[in-house]
Amino acid sequence: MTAVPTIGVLALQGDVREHARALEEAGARTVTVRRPDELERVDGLVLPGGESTTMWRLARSFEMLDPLRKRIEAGMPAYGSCAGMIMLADRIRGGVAGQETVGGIDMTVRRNAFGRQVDSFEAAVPLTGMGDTPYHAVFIRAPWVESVGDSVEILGRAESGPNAGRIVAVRQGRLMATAFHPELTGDFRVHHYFADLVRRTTEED
Ligand SMILES: NC(=O)CC[C@H](N)C(=O)O
Repeated sequence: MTAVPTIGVLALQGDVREHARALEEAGARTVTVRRPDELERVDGLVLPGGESTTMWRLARSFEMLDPLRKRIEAGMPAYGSCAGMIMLADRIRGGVAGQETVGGIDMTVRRNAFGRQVDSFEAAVPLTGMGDTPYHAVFIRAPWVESVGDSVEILGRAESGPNAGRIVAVRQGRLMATAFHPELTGDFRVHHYFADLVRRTTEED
């Protein structure tokens, strides 16, 4: 019998409940994470969409930035969606003064990249390792990935829409990120992929 992994959802700000539901659909047990002791107990972590400046400020005042960095350095799987993608980026552009990230993925991410005139839009995104049909992706004031280091695998680029060709899904080892919101569409392939990654990790470690 395969063990059921416990996946935390960082619950400082953002669409926590939607991710928890999607992870449960993908066969994971979920808990919310706000404090370092709660972080210690999870096998993997989702950083949800929301507002990265608020998430960063709250992470700082809850003294979560260093614990998050340490667990990620120690190999905890993590998946960031939209604002969560910004949080996992080693470098950001368009942040507010002093804005820090947790980091972990060797990439440069531009906040609010798609511009005012296309605040929200949908696009088809074929995703490596997640089935043959392109993912119907919802973008909300989304970032995009401007550049990645050699160890980052590009999982998806927007295939249609106003910014076709942009990198919108990546993976580096046990870390992954999407610029879009797979928790909102009822197609939980991304959450299944992440839950499988966490499950395999718990078997390896
Ligand atoms: N939907 C989202 O998560 C938007 C991200 C937001 N624009 C930010 O910079 O944090």
